[in-house]
Amino acid sequence: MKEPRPPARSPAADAPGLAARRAAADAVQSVMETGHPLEETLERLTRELDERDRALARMIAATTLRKQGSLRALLRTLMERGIPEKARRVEMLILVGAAQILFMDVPDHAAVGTTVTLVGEQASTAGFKGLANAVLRRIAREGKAILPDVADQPEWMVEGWTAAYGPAAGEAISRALAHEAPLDLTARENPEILAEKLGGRLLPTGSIRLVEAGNVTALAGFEAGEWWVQDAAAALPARLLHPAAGMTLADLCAAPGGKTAQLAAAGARVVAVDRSAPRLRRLKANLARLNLTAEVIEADATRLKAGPYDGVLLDAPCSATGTIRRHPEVAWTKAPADIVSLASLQARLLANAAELVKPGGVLVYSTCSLEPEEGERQIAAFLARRPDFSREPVTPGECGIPAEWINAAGEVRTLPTHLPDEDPRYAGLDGFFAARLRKG
Ligand SMILES: C[S@@+](CC[C@H](N)C(=O)[O-])C[C@H]1O[C@@H](n2cnc3c(N)ncnc32)[C@H](O)[C@@H]1O
Repeated sequence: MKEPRPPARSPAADAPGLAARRAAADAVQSVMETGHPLEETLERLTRELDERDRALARMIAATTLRKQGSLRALLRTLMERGIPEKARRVEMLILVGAAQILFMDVPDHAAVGTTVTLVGEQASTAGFKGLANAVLRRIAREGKAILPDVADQPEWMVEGWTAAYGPAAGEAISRALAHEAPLDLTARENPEILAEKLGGRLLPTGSIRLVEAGNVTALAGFEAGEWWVQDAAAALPARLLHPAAGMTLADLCAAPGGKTAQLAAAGARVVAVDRSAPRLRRLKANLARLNLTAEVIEADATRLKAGPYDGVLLDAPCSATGTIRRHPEVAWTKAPADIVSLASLQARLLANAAELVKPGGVLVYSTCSLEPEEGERQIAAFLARRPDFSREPVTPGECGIPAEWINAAGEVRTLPTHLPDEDPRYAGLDGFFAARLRKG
């Protein structure tokens, strides 16, 4: 067998697209091992790549993670004997190659060729070049017909959605989460005009939806701070406060500031709180671009003494399972124990948030989670402890919210299956929960 060549680490010395594929495989492997967010990981691993390769690496890594459930099931059927533990890297490279063949607009020969080259780069994996070649050629030949029809998220997660929303909805949610999300924007003002200017679709709730938008910083109005990126569902909690000039509002888990910006753009005086200094730096940079202001406080919101405020928004840290379309790694980096510990943190945050609301004021609690423990059950338990609060139900049509996004208790519960569309690129919504509570 030919001696493996030493690993090529200078992107300039690589064949076209090779460095992007290497970075994608490294990123997926690192995310799976460390549980760190994909964006952060890619930023670190693609620093030396040009913009095109960075975009390619991002697309390949996200697609591999998004389709990981069915891709792994496929590999299990094609490689019955599996791969030795010490060559896990080979499996990762084959997954990344298969994702390109089955789900991306990449010529099969490029996906196969680059994968085999990457397998050959390291002495520990070079012996598997033939296997990688054979497996990927078969996938290219037989295509999606051999892809097992299984969920792309872990079993425990899909079972949880089935228990919460019923078997048909659980399966539909799982399928919807395996699709890439469109790009939703919130306008600082005049969404109708901005939608027209950007060629976007104005949604009933006032968000603007674009598909295949490319680099967001290159879109009209970015530099001028006319809009910010925010899923249509993520824009709802702040709207439920009906922010306006003359109100003082606290945003307790504020960074990176999408909801703070909404409150400030409506003319309210806003106090933005977060315990993470780096994330608050991003919030400040975002507000500066948008030419909006807020009082920024770095503090632990479970203990903060401040206010009282006319309204408090608690967009609590959560498992983020509602955002798997945008952050496909969440399906693989969260475990059932995380839901338990996050629910306990949310309860402590809610307890303190309640103290910061004026008598007669409003508390909006939200999470971008599909798990009832972080939404419906959290609020039911809070109301049982705090009889001085009661739900102020959201009504159909309020803030453009359709009746099917509101549950029987008058809480907002959006699902990735909402906002269906003939054109799947325009369909869907992040899974979000939001409850509005009145004090006294
Ligand atoms: C879901 S994110 C908030 C997103 C933000 N509301 C937005 O719309 O851009 C949750 C935030 O909670 C912050 N956080 C977590 N625990 C906290 C605590 N005990 N006190 C204050 N902030 C906390 C995290 O740093 C993170 O920025």
